[in-house]
Amino acid sequence: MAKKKTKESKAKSTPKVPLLESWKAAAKDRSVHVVFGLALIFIGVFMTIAFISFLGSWSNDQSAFQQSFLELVGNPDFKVHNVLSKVGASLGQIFVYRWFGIAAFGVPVLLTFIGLRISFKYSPYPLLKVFRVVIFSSIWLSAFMAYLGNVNHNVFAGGVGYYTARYMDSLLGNIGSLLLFIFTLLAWLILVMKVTPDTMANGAKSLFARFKREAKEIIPESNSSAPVQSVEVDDEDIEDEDLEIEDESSVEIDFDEEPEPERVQPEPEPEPETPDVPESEIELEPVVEEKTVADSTKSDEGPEFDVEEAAAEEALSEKEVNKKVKDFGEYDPKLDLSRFKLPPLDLLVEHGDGNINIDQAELEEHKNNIVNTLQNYKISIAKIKATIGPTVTLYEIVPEAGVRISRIKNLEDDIALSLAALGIRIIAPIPGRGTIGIEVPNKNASIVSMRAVLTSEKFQNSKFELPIALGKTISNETFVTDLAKMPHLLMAGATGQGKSVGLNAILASILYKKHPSQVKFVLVDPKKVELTLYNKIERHYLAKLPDTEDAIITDTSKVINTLNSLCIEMDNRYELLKGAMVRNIKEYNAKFIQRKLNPEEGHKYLPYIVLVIDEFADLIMTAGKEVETPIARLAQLARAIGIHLIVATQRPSVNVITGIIKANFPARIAFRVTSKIDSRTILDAGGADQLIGKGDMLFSSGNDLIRLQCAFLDTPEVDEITEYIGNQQAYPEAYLLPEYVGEEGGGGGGALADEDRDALFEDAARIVVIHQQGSASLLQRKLKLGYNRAGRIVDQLEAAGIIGPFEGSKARQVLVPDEVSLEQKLNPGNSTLDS
Ligand SMILES: Nc1ncnc2c1ncn2[C@@H]1O[C@H](COP(=O)(O)OP(=O)(O)OP(=O)(O)O)[C@@H](O)[C@H]1O
Repeated sequence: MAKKKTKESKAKSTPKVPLLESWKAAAKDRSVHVVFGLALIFIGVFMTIAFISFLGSWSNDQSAFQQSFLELVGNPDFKVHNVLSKVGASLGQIFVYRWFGIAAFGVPVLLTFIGLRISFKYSPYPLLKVFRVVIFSSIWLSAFMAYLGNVNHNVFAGGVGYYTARYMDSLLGNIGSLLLFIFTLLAWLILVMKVTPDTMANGAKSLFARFKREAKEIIPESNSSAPVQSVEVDDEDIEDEDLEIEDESSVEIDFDEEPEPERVQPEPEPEPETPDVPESEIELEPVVEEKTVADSTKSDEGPEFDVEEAAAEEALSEKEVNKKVKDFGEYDPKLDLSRFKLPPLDLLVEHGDGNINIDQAELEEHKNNIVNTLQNYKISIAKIKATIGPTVTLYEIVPEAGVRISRIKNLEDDIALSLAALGIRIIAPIPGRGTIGIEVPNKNASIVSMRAVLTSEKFQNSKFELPIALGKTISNETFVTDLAKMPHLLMAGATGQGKSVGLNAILASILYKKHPSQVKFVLVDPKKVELTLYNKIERHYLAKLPDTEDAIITDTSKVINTLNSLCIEMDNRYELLKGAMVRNIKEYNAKFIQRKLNPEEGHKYLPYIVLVIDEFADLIMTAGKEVETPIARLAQLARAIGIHLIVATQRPSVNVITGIIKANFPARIAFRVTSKIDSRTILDAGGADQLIGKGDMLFSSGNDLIRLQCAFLDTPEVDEITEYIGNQQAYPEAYLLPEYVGEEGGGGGGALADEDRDALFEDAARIVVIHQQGSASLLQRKLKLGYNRAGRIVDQLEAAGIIGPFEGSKARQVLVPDEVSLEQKLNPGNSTLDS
């Protein structure tokens, strides 16, 4: 009985839930937002007109307000002079006359701005600032108007202004009040609006930069086919709360149900502004003091024996450390470039309309073809579901019980035939889903704009150390991952399939998130044209060897030096970490920020270093082990100290991506490759040969294999970003890596000790001199050596001054003219004796 009652009461209470749900749904509905915003705009415009009219008609309408409210409203014959009649006059009477005087105009302005923001996502000015101005002026301006009107209640001052000015006058008198007005205005401008001489100069600069940008946009670019949508986003807008964030929408269609596309647009969390920590020099007393304990233990026999002992290192107590932080604030690595602004999103272009172009008919057709093909082979399906992505649609099949998965997998070609489509990929089974996936390319693939990906909530709110927004997944979700966790990335793909765009997307993601003090890039570009645009940000974001001209490395011998220099940097950083007793760069930097590490002991804030190699095949072919060894060493050890590698190659063959490289690069990206073997080399699995190109890619990290559409940004966009960064204040020079003296520095012979030379060194020297040709391949042929050993001998010959330095594609110069001179060089002692 009791049970029955509860059931009944439950049944009664259920109608409430759908009501609540429908309210919630309405609150999320974009059209409800638009209508609400429009209502606010109309109220704002209405109030503005009412107030303006009130300023002219208020004295004539004062008699009306002597009436009671009911009389005023109830009697239609009663007329007022406001153009918006009784409602307008009443609003004016309350907001203008009784409350804030002309400062009341702030209220409709604020309402209009909020309305514009809600309806059109457009903010002419940051809302928070408008709000601050309205609040302040409703008191300050109204009081000041009363003060100007000899402390009378007038329509410009309103009641609030009048009473405030009256109290001020009675307490401070006329001159005192004026001083207080001036002081409060200045204090408000400085404290709340952050107006300082510095910010004024900065504002003027950014205004100038903005004019420059806009002027550029107005001049049409001859080669740009698509119209560039420029959205006005002030730099400050990005920092404030006005960032537009688009959450990705995942469109899933279940053929059993009605399609229900939904688009959610959450409010973004703004990235906190760099705190303005006053410039402070850490003044730690020297911690290590050399003290001589002259323990002159004089023994009766024997010499005087002095013992010099280093004093024990003086560690700062927890209290002292906290005091340092209290005195100076936490260390702010951004302080040197405190005015640096991350690039605004309006430098990026929205490619395409951002929508997925696939219609119901195409979906139905593909579904029917899949079902029919499977049925032809007597495979029946329990359920099929489609998830639409930007380039491919995933059809998930649940086969009837008893169907062998391998049978479906074997039908890959038959399904491709029936769908008449390239790039069909079958995932059987989809890990963790208990279904079989068939990926079918959309007839019209849509471009995923970098702009859309970077505005996503996932990227904007990501707390990753080195966030990279790679693109969108098959279910149209933005894919953001952390390079610092990968910790190194290998990229491969045949030419023209989107590698360079992918590299740009990775670099742009980091540039949009990280301050120049937090990350540095070492760019290696053997093709010499792909990364040149980044030259502009050399003094902000690039690292280079001391005494080198260009930060972007295009020459193989410089690559070798840079890689070895990075190894030295790695060793140095490990020493620092050891001294600080921490395990990784994150802990180290956190400790340094809290001023727990003494800069006088060599401690410094460590930026992440990202090494990007655009064409690895070229390097490995020309320098072999010389690049492979330091890269493998960095890849094995560098993750903890914040050096991360991104290595891209067109040729994913086993002699380029060697076992040792592969073993140390767990994260891999494969764009379309030409053969299954290439796909296996890069991913340890097939599939990359089935991709459709143009940024369609597979990302593998450990066990997962995810299909993504890479975000697209065009070269002019990269140009704009680097230009924007390049125009800002920079460090005096690029970040300097430790000096590495390569073997070519030795030059004058005998740099290697004889015992370090290869056993075939002398034979090789003779061959080189006889043929007057300094090439590794000659030695390989004549001495039947492998490439690596021949390369090593060539280096030794160079070190001994027998052949000249590496000259790119040309053979090295032979510096010894004939065999006699060679004998003299090899055995100087013997030749003297002989002569
Ligand atoms: N994510 C993408 N979305 C749409 N189109 C893309 C994408 N990535 C690349 N493309 C198209 O493919 C073209 C070639 O891309 P990209 O220059 O990146 O190729 P690549 O693999 O670097 O070639 P190469 O190795 O010869 O330099 C681009 O110009 C662009 O038209």
